[in-house]
Amino acid sequence: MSLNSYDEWSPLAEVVVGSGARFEAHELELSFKLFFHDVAYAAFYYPSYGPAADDAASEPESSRQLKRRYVDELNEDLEELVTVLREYGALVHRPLPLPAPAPFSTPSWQAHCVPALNIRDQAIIMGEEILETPPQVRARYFENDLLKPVFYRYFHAGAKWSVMPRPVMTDRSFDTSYVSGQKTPAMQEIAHPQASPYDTGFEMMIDAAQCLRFGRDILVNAATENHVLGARWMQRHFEGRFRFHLMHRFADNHIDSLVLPLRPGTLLLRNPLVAESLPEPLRRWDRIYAPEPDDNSFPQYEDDDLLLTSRYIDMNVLSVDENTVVVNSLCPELIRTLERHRFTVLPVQHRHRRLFGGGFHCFTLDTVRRDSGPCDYLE
Ligand SMILES: NC(=[NH2+])NCCC[C@H](N)C(=O)O
Repeated sequence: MSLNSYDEWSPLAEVVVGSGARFEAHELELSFKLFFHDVAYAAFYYPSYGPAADDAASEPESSRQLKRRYVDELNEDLEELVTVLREYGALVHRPLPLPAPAPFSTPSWQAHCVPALNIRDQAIIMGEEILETPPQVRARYFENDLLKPVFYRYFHAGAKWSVMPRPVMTDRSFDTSYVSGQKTPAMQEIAHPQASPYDTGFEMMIDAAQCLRFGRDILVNAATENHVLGARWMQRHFEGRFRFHLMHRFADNHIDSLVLPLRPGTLLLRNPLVAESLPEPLRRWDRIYAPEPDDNSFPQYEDDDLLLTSRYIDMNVLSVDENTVVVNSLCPELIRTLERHRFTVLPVQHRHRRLFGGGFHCFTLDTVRRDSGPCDYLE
């Protein structure tokens, strides 16, 4: 079918589900630390990024291995998600599995490829157009290559396909003021940007997952100058087709564990403060608050397991139509809350959402939603 997806709730006909194949490590370099600063610091993980204070002479740790068992369990849970979406009636596509965490280098830095897992992050379907957003984490630079077979399929069927300018991504490309404004000890470890002959100043870097689609209206969060430049590019590119509502420092980056529309007129929200920071028309929508997360619903991890999300990650649900939502079966309070509001819940187990940085909304890209269009929902 042709690409057609304008919102987060119309009946799901086709979807891409990410892959965790060969996820082996996180590279603990500047772009990663900046990106995950809020969650990692909040979880008091920062001190463990560098050498221990009494061992200042040793080299800072450059990568953190992921445990094989967690990756296997992640991929089991993803298979269950695929099964449930197929049973619902959606056509499910998959990215290519990462064949190996291959090393690559640009003229100014090096990294290792990671799998196309959180595929919500670097591509957004804007109606009949695929837009690939520029990466913010170096290891993710070539991640979308794994989605090319899927994107070509839609291209052959008539889709428009645009890619935002690719960042050079030297240390000085990053606006660190959001992170340094947090006044956390973390800055001591990450604020040593090196000069490079490729420096070009702040570059546009923004993730698709900083946006939410409401027909003709797009909500977008910008916390840094990098995000503002990215949002400006989108605004110009889609002039006359979409209206962008910029929210300043609504979150550090992604917004889909703070707010998600479940259908026109109904929002799932983390808390009342989040609701009050939304653009005026959305403050009039009905609100469903995600229940306070239960710490017992998360696996017990060890000190060397990096947590990349907040405890609210289970509100990162995938709506398959206006009445039906895919929810983590390990979050029964949220299931009950949604059922009380007369939603049908499709439960799927997702154990390691905090280790891999995403829930079901992050792991999917809804390419075809039946009857979705560039409607005015925010009037
Ligand atoms: N599209 C995504 N990867 N979203 C995940 C957002 C997670 C968010 N930073 C949190 O910690 O709750």
